[in-house]
Amino acid sequence: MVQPTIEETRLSTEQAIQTYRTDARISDVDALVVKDFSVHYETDAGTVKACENVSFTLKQGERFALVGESGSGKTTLAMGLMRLTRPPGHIANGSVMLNGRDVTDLSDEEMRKTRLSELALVPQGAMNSLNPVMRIERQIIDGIIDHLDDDAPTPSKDELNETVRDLLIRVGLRPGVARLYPHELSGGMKQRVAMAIGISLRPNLIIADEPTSALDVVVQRQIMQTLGRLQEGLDASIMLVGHDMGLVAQFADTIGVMYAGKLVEVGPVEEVFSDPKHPYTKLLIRSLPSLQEKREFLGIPGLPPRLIDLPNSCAFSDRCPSRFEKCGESIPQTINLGGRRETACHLYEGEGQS
Ligand SMILES: Nc1ncnc2c1ncn2[C@@H]1O[C@H](COP(=O)(O)OP(=O)(O)OP(=O)(O)O)[C@@H](O)[C@H]1O
Repeated sequence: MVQPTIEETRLSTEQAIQTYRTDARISDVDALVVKDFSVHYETDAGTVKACENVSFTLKQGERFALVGESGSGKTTLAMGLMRLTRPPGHIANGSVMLNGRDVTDLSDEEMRKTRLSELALVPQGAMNSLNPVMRIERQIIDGIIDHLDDDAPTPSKDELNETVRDLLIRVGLRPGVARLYPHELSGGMKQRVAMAIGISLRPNLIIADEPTSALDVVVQRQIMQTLGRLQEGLDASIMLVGHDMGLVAQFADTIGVMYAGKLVEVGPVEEVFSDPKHPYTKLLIRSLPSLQEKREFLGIPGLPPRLIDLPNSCAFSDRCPSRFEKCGESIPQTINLGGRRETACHLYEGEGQS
């Protein structure tokens, strides 16, 4: 079969906008409240402020997508929220309230239990994290047993086999996959197994970091559909890290745009796509191909700044087509534009509600 090229299957802006999720069941309950959260890397050259004073709220049942160019700090934020930052990285400040508890205050042991039971990660390249010499069923069962409460009764062999079977079906795989080794599976199947392990203890927040990278575009769509079904089945919330704006538009309810370690725009996906505020968001959306205007993929001219010694000005100002004097003079604060719309840009000062 001839595979379509990326350009043939990429969503156009019009297609992306037509396929917004309209049947979302988002509750008023806060699942995750992130406030002034910063993660820094201490290097010989200085402190890399890869995630700086990030704040956002995720409601139960909501799909939040984090987008931005490579190096903007998306993975750093995702790993920081899971408390999986490794040296030379560390959480510099902020709080992460998950189901009413601040995960930055938990002991390492409490955090280990919280992962998987309340919070699941489908990491970048998850499919490559499977153990090559272990059957799939063993890997799923080990994940479950490892995260059981100390005082919980150990499930019987039959119960565990039934759970594995159920998980495989839920991620769209045949139960027989349990007896196979990772090398017997395609990339998409391995990614599904990684998702099965991630959701095995019915978490209420799933963090998925580029869950479809390295997969062909047709499989990408299928994996995203499965992820969406899993999230709905668990009534969980999801934070998706991605950079394909078309895929994000189709999947998410809310979008957060990261630039140089900061969230520069947050809002409902339809509103952000139809009326982007931050000049960087505008350029990201323009980078989607359009059906009407057949044109080349438009990149964003210039390079993101180094995250060491960031100047006391807007980090995007050097590349910004709307730059004015103030942009070179001070760092823009986050402005609430009403509803759930926020942006950090000097252009909107005076329009803010708080
Ligand atoms: N271990 C580390 N030590 C020093 N700097 C790091 C380390 N890990 C990441 N960084 C820096 O932090 C910044 C953010 O990186 P991060 O991987 O979070 O970005 P990203 O938006 O997820 O990128 P991508 O889309 O390519 O995954 C980059 O400037 C990167 O160089």
